[in-house]
Amino acid sequence: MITKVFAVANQKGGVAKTTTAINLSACLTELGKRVLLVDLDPQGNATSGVGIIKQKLTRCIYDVLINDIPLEQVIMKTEQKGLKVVPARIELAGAEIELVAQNSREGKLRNAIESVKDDYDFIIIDCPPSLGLLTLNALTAATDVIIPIQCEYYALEGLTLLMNTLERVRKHLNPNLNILGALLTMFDARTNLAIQVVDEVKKYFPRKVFRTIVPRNVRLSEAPSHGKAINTYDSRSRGAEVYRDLAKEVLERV
Ligand SMILES: Nc1ncnc2c1ncn2[C@@H]1O[C@H](COP(=O)(O)OP(=O)(O)OP(=O)(O)O)[C@@H](O)[C@H]1O
Repeated sequence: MITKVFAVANQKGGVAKTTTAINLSACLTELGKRVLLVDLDPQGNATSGVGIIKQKLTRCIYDVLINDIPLEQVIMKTEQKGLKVVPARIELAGAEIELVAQNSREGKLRNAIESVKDDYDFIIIDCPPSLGLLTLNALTAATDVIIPIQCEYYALEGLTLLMNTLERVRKHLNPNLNILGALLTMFDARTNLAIQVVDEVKKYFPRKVFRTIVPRNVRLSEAPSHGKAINTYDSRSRGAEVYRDLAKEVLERV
């Protein structure tokens, strides 16, 4: 199988990029896949969310992008069998500016990934909530994009900007970049609004919306503070079931 590299991207904040990156990664490992989760968000929530203590880190993805440290030297094991992680810490915020002065600044992550790619079936990149150079690095390295969309007011806001960015990336940096799908998140079946948003998003992305819709589930919001993905934190929760469904749907699509 050729390694698939997914960028989980949406410049809108709090739409469940990190929740999706962690739990999709973990559920793919349950299906026997080898997964590398790359935290590209300076908040480092994907890092702490899989149980890595950020204060103890000596290196992170920042050193790969800025100091040319080989990626394999930054990869860490997690408690989840089959899941490894490239951690991020707050200093990564500086990379957004420091990268500006570098040669082939959008291709840094792609080049870094090249040497480890064959060790994994999936590399899943958690993007920050912006369309700056970090996200451009993820989109340049990716084979596919997954776009989480929160079932809330203004769900579609900013999507045109995101689509324009994807178009520019295809034109100049990564011609084969594919949209794997849009993922509806934090769905609350009791509200008409959520139902309306689902319809609108389906119109906006014909045939691209994942069948799996992630409901609001309190276990999903608790899991990161325990440093665990949902399938280890509460394997029988609705959240675990849904991200397992998503993992299967992703396998159908690739
Ligand atoms: N299905 C869900 N049910 C309940 N809470 C959720 C769900 N998905 C995500 N959350 C919570 O919503 C918040 C935002 O989620 P998350 O951090 O995954 O979004 P994000 O897009 O990565 O955010 P940012 O833009 O800041 O990087 C978190 O507190 C998370 O625990």
